[in-house]
Amino acid sequence: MAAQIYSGEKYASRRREISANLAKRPEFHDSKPLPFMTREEKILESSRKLTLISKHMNEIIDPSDKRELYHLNCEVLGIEGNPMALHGDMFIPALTAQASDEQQEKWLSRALRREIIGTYAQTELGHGTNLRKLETIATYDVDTQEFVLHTPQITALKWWPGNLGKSSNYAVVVALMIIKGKNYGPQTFMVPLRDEKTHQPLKGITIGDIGPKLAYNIVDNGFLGFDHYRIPRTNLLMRHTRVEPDGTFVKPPHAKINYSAMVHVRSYMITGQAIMLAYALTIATRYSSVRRQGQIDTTQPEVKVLEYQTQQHRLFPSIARAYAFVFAGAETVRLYERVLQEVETGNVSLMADLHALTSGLKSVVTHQTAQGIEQARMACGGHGYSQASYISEIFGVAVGGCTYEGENLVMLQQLARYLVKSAGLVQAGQSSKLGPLVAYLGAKSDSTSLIDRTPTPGFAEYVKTFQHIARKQTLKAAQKLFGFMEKGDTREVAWNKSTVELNRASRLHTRLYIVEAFVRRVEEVADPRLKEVLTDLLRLHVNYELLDVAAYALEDGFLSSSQLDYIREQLYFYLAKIRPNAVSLVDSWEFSDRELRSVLGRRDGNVYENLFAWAKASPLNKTDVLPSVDKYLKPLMESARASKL
Ligand SMILES: CCCCCCCC/C=C\CCCCCCCCCC(=O)SCCNC(=O)CCNC(=O)[C@H](O)C(C)(C)COP(=O)(O)OP(=O)(O)OC[C@H]1O[C@@H](n2cnc3c(N)ncnc32)[C@H](O)[C@@H]1OP(=O)(O)O
Ligand SMILES: Cc1cc2nc3c(=O)[nH]c(=O)nc-3n(C[C@H](O)[C@H](O)[C@H](O)COP(=O)(O)OP(=O)(O)OC[C@H]3O[C@@H](n4cnc5c(N)ncnc54)[C@H](O)[C@@H]3O)c2cc1C
Repeated sequence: MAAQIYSGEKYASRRREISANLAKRPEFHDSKPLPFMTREEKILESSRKLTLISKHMNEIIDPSDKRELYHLNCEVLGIEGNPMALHGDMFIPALTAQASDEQQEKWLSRALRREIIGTYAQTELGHGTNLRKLETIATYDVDTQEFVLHTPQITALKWWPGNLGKSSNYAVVVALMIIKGKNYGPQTFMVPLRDEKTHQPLKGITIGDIGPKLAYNIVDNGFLGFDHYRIPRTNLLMRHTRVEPDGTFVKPPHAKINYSAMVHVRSYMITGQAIMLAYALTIATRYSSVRRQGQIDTTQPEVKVLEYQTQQHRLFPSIARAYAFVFAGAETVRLYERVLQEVETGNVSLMADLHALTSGLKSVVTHQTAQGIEQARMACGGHGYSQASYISEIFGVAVGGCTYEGENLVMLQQLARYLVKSAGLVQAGQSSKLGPLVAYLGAKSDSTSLIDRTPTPGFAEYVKTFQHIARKQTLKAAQKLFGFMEKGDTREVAWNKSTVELNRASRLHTRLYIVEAFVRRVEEVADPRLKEVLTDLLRLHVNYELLDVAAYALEDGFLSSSQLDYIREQLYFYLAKIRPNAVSLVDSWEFSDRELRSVLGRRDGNVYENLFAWAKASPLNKTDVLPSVDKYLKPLMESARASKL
């Protein structure tokens, strides 16, 4: 099963080898539990381990393999980030996609050797979403052939870039490019920030950390201001866009090619989110198979809480989602790599499809992941609330994905633009022009679903029902938009009056895509034992998801209320059928205890002994009497006693 999850036996077994190798190297392990450390201690500890990784990486992984590096980082550094997180997640991808060969020779090679540390500085105090209104300006000075970077007011300060605050000495900075008074929109520049020897900020740079956050606190998200700071013309990233010495601007082959680092993260983060969801579910499912509370048969001992249908309903549909997401994530990464290669040859035809797909997936997957993690926490009762479970940290890190790389409700609108265009083609009788991801919009719906009438409910009927729902909502939302426009609203006003419905269409389209990706993967499985278990999980998934969106199919009679009952019964059937495999389904992700960092979710299942040992190790228990008691509580009680006398 691990080979299914990790798209092949090769990587699944490499993960095992890497974990086994690390198990023998205590210097790579957390020196104490992360929840017992201050932010400064965590950053120090993470930097220590990062240095070890850089020194010994070649002995443990093939450094050119992204997935091996990712696993090494998960084991050693963990999810709370590290001082070079953005270096790998965005700085290197931005240089790879946007720097010219000559620039790559100069900077990318140094970045890969870790001679310099970089980040991606785009968001500002006043603007994150609306890139066209960024306020940092890069004005071209023809005389000196330099760009002058400047922060004209406080809202123009860069704000949020990860590892900008304290760690990075370079950044890919996004600024509005002005040449001879003309605004050429957001462009990307390679900018030195700190002296390479002293790490002191360079003259003209104001820089620092933005303070603690909900989670992800090992990362020093930062602020950055420029005071008429000069960089050479050749620091504009020039793989696709160019500015000649005389200020002539050479247009890129696609207007949004500069957004590639964002599309890179959106493509990869689907897998990252699936893994975080699987972390939380591993912890909650293992714990639920140890925790006994209450009885189902009063003549029998207390049961494991995992026997309760409510607990199964709380956890198993999310287990199915974690599988669905990791399968969809693998497809997305393949598409991204393909588009990256095609862009190299000047073919930008798939950029819009990739952008639409990743915008929708990013939004739906992060939202459902956060929901699933929070349910996993609650499924652990009181112990879920303790940082010993580590689920609160997993939640805090994962939920950031709802905001970063484009706020979810905004990104759903990007997909909606694509859907509306497609709906326009359907309306104009040009369905043959629809791309493969939206071809179903042009198909004709059956009048009712046959979900309960096929002898062995296959997935085709479910897919047809999801298609019906997504098609109906897309056409309806587009109609609403066109209707407002026909009545005289501008497109922007009409859009704003239709966005709740448009975003619903985007979610339904994306959920259909996820179901289809799951079906595609299960169809490929050759081993009959695996196929059976994955088919059960997929059946659970389609019934759960369909129930969640059934209102759309009930309102036009596509589904009847008796079919709804059928779907519910199927759901309950598969909850019970999956129960014996539940622990194996989470164990199949093969997370080591070191990677999970959860006292509650350890493989040995010795929950109570482990919790007691953890609590005793808490910094507060180092002494029996805290200074706060000596200083305040004892005098308080003493004075209360004295006043009574
Ligand atoms: C297999 C390996 C396993 C390893 C697994 C690895 C797992 C690793 C996991 C995770 C790592 C994650 C760690 C992340 C750490 C945190 C990082 C956080 C970093 C950041 O947040 S950086 C800042 C991100 N900021 C944003 O995302 C801003 C959001 N805003 C925008 O993107 C844009 O402004 C906008 C898209 C919303 C709008 O742009 P605008 O220029 O105004 O364009 P529009 O007018 O709306 O659209 C015009 C037209 O362009 C099309 N378009 C827009 N963007 C793109 C694009 N990128 N590509 C193609 N086309 C695009 C748009 O659709 C319109 O088209 P149309 O006119 O409709 O045809
Ligand atoms: C953990 C984390 C790490 C980050 N790392 C980086 C980084 O490394 N580099 C970097 O540059 N940035 C980074 N960011 C910033 C991040 O990319 C932005 O916060 C994000 O893009 C959202 O933008 P915003 O903060 O401006 O939100 P806003 O756009 O102000 O959103 C506020 C609200 O307004 C709504 N809204 C905004 N515009 C519209 C619209 N057009 N239609 C409808 N509703 C709208 C949103 O839906 C939301 O409800 C990070 C953020 C976080 C949380």
